[in-house]
Amino acid sequence: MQTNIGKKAAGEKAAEYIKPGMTVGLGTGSTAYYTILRIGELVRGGLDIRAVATSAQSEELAREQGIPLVDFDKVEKIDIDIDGADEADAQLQLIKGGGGALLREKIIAAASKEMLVVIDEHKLVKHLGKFPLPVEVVTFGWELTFRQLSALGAHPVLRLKDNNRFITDNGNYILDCHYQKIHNAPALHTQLNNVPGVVENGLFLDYASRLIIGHEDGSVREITHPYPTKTSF
Ligand SMILES: O=C(CO)[C@H](O)[C@H](O)COP(=O)(O)O
Repeated sequence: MQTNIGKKAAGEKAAEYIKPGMTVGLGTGSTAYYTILRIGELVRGGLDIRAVATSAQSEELAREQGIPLVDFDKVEKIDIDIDGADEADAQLQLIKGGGGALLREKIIAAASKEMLVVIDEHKLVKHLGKFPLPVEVVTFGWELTFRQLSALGAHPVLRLKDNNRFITDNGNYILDCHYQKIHNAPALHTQLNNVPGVVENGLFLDYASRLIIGHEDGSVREITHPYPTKTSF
């Protein structure tokens, strides 16, 4: 049986990289949840940081935890962004957006000096693509965007929540694209973002600098990427 031990171990470990005075990006999801709880403990213990949230959900949690929040538009750079992923490979390429927050997550990752990714061991894969790739699309003309993605072999499915269309924090829809195996992630990334109506897709290529993998026994393993190019060093 899968437990949350790996997620908790990875999420909490990541908080060790936060230093006083930092501006921190708070990720979204059930693994980043543990990072936010740990940061809350550290803040209540006197750690002086400020944070920017990648979703309304994480913002609410951070507020509950007493973590000082700052508006993204008031921030010049983020020192460290800590976020989860739906899949990661050993080169630290990611699929994100299972929680529907991929657009803000990517904007904040791109504004960060470092992106730490927290996952449990089940999300480390040889090839990206088994997890359906989330693609955020504008609601206007979304059926046409859907058809164009279908024609490109994406096998899109409109994401629903409680039988209604899932709406992102940005007022958009998500089309989950079923590839099974992604062969050329950079080419796919460009192809998807070139479709009119697509706002962003969940491939995070060369963003992550450190992958923190939590195991069922509570241990963690880390893999680093020496030169991620998409974060703003
Ligand atoms: O990209 C995300 C949200 O948009 C999450 O980071 C991703 O879905 C992983 O979530 P979890 O830790 O709950 O499995």
